[in-house]
Amino acid sequence: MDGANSLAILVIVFPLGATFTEVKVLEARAAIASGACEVDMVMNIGAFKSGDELFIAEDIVSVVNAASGSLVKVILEILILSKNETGRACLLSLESGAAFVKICTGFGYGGASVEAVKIMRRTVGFDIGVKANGGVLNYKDALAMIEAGANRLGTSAPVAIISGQMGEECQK
Ligand SMILES: O=C[C@H](O)COP(=O)(O)O
Repeated sequence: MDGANSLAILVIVFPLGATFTEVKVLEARAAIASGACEVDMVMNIGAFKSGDELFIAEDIVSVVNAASGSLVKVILEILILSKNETGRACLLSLESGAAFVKICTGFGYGGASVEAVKIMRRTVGFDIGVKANGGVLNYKDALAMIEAGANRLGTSAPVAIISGQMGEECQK
């Protein structure tokens, strides 16, 4: 890493989030030592689905502490959560010091929806960020996510989004 303006985001325990907290802490420390400004972690879905919210909270808090002030995003894998579970996962992330909740890993469970983003934003208020990712592939999708409450997008189609925006501007 070089350059004061560089932004490095490292994803840890990807894509399942199912390992020991100690391993996540080591990965988070290594990410920060390597120059990461942000650390994305995957929520332990199995523990969450088993109702072990204490474990989830301690897992996130441990990574947040290991990140030493750098932003931590919690990837929720929203497509396999019910609406209630989505709300609970967002609340746990908020209360555990996460800086963002994020829709998904992008591995196999679909992606962002307006409904999910609305639930996420409604739950966390404006205390932390909401990142919409997965299937945000054009300007219309991007706008819908922002209108639903996302303040960051993850996409593999930035050029299509910008081109779409430029097209809209030209028509005005
Ligand atoms: O955060 C990045 C996204 O998961 C990429 O997903 P996408 O290929 O559907 O744009």
